[in-house]
Amino acid sequence: MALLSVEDIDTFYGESHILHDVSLEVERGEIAVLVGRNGVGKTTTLRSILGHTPPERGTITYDGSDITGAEPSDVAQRGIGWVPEERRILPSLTVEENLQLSLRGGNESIETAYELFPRLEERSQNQGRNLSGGEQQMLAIARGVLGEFDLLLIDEPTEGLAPMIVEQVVDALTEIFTETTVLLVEQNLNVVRELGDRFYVMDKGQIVAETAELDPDSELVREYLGVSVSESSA
Ligand SMILES: Nc1ncnc2c1ncn2[C@@H]1O[C@H](COP(=O)(O)OP(=O)(O)OP(=O)(O)O)[C@@H](O)[C@H]1O
Repeated sequence: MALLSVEDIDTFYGESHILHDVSLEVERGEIAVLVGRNGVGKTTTLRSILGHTPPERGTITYDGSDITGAEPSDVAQRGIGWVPEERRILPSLTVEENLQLSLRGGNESIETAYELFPRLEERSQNQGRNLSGGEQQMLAIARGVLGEFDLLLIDEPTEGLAPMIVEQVVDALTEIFTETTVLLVEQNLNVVRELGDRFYVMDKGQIVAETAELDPDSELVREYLGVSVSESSA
């Protein structure tokens, strides 16, 4: 049985019908990747699973239990962690304090975070608000790891980062992915091609394809992930 199973969910923001019959599965130990252009519903899919925007129809099953509509705190308690796109680190606390808050009394220690991201150790006494975008992303990912979740939902970890920082983040993700089950949202195909075991392609609130390989020259990528007219003219 899959660790996470999303079946035919429909999710709304008020009157806006965003997700239509979305189904996906994440097997234990696998890296599943959700790809698609801006605004197609990738983050909404993660928010539906996490209980932040519960679906109005359909079922979400985690580790054999129905978690559809569960409170976000309950979802986290069950073992699903979140590294949100907007990072959500605590700006007035230091790096070390941010990390300490993420420990859930398991085997992990702050050293794990520093091994993954040596830069965080150098910045350990700096407040979250004084970190660069790349350092904030490292901290957000490290917080997810220290939570020792069985499933991590990671939203656009390389967005807006300089190429050198992307490389450091990808190196750390590669290491993290050997030990954790992940549902990853990521737009950078060069990054996810190597990392993902299974890819779900989204368009207009629907899953339009599921594939084990994401060939950048394929029709699938051109149609659903290529540069759109609005982006190319921007
Ligand atoms: N809080 C909200 N209230 C109303 N509509 C929203 C809200 N958040 C997102 N939407 C809309 O829902 C749709 C899907 O957004 P979502 O953030 O899930 O897309 P995405 O694929 O993750 O894109 P991005 O890469 O831009 O984050 C978009 O049309 C967006 O404008």
